[in-house]
Amino acid sequence: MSLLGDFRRVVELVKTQGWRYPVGIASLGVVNISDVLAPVFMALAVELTQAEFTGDPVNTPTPLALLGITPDTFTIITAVAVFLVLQVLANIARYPMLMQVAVPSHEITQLIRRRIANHLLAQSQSWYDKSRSGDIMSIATSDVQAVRMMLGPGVLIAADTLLLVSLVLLMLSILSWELTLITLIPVPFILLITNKLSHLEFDRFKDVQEDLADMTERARESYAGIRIIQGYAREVYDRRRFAGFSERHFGKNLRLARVRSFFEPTLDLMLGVSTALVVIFGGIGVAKGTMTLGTFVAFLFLIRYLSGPMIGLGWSVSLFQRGRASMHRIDELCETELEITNAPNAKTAAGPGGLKVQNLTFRYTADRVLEDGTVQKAPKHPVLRDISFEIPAGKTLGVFGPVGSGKSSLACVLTRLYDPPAGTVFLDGEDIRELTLESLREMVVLAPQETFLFSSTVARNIVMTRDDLIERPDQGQEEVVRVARLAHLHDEVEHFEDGYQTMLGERGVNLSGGQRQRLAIARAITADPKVLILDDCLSAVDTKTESAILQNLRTVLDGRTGLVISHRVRAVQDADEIIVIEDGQITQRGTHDELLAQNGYYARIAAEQSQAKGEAA
Ligand SMILES: Nc1ncnc2c1ncn2[C@@H]1O[C@H](COP(=O)(O)OP(=O)(O)OP(=O)(O)O)[C@@H](O)[C@H]1O
Repeated sequence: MSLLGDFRRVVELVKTQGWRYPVGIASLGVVNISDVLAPVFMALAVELTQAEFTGDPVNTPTPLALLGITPDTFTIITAVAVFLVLQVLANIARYPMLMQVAVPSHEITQLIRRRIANHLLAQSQSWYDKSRSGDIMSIATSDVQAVRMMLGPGVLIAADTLLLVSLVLLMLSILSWELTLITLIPVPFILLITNKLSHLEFDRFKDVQEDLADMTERARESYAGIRIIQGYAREVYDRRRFAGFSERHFGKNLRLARVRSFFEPTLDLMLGVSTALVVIFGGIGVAKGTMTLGTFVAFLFLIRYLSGPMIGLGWSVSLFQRGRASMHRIDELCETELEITNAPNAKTAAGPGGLKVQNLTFRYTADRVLEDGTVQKAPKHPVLRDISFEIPAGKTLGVFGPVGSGKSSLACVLTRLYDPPAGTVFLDGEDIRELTLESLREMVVLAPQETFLFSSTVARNIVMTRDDLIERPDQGQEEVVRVARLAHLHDEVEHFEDGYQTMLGERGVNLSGGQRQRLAIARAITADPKVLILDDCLSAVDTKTESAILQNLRTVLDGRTGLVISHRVRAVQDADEIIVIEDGQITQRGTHDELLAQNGYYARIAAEQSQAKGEAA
């Protein structure tokens, strides 16, 4: 977007805050004017007092002195009183000046954060597959902060600069408009330099932010993989690797800092040029008698007042360019198309939960960034081919097949974590793409193979899908114990020091793989869905516990539609129908007994597994 376009965006954001920014900037005006006038009245009071006692005439070039005010006690008291009023006014106005700009800048960033969060919550799985969490994290933190700096201090410094420059120029032009024009000769150069350097600042800051995102991602990777790094004694390699990234980031920051350090001295140099021009032309004026010495000195004195705004100009341009660069990065994130959304006039799923899949062929379109940061290419061929089956409401389908055959992909497609092609998946006769995502995902719940534990208690992690239970902890506790028993997790949780109040996640207890899987089952049961998909979520559980859970799951699945995915025969053998998926295609279907009677993959694996069980016994 162009500079003008970005400026409009900033104005739009500022407008969302109503009168607050104008009030803040007006207060800034009061502060500035009071600050400039207060010393004038102070000087006047001193001179009036001196004149009153010595009888000398007033010779201060102040507006009131110029008005020919005669020194007497009343005027002295008035001058002192005005000085005091201005001081009080300046200090009172400082509060709205800061509050009416700082608070809205925080509120706008809160809006931006919400926009980012809403967008991220609505993004599809395939977008997450190709995105790096370091990028997202640095946009949500560092870039949002840069926008806040633009809308808070940036706006205040820019307004301050503008006001001070206008005030000084006004006073200069009162003294001599000809000399004021001469003072302004370097302005085109200032604009040129500002333009050039501000573009550099924009580009280099964007580069720094992109690099910061990269470094955040690398740091995240290292910490996520710390067990592997320590387990393989790769600390020295990782330290060197990270030092490399850090050095690169330092270099980029240095390049950015150079712009600023070049900016301010250059602007100050331009001010020096203005001063030199005033000395030359003003000096000539004094020599020729067209300008009084007093005016000349006052002029030089006022010009030095511009050095503050020059620094302010450099600073605000820098804050604006950084804010702009960050705004672009935020927009880039939030304007990525949402791949999976509600169709126009989407219906609410409300049937008994009959599922039908018809000639489903599905392929991944995006490469996937794995946990360790490596990129896995999307398979060239579809991972599911021409899949058809039907599960009447209340019945259970077993999905059986080797590792990598496409079973989890099927589970994801049924909940629209990835979108199936239109006309291939139906819930109670409705294409799932025509149902609202909320109602579909309330009705069809997936307990995944690998689950995520939030940094919260065991109880909260289990009831996370049920607002009613979160709000009523007493009822919630009963339900938590009930489902934990069904998932065979209760006895172990009871042995935790804080029971169901034990903290999990990053700063809490790390559950074993089997415990996590059972928590995932408990979480899914609590959601009380009509269709429950269990994606191989007993793979890390020992066979004795598996039998006990499978027994309980019969009760859980009673009256629900079930889809039990596994590569263990025991987990699927009780299903009303079993399909065998190999290399993305259904190769066998039937009941357990029918499949055992066929001489196929199912019977072979069943024999292997029962032999392994016999050996183990
Ligand atoms: N998000 C993804 N992006 C790209 N490819 C993927 C993605 N998820 C899975 N795949 C690939 O799709 C194929 C099928 O994987 P899927 O996880 O569906 O198999 P699975 O039968 O569930 O295996 P497992 O029992 O190991 O979970 C694999 O080749 C896998 O690498």
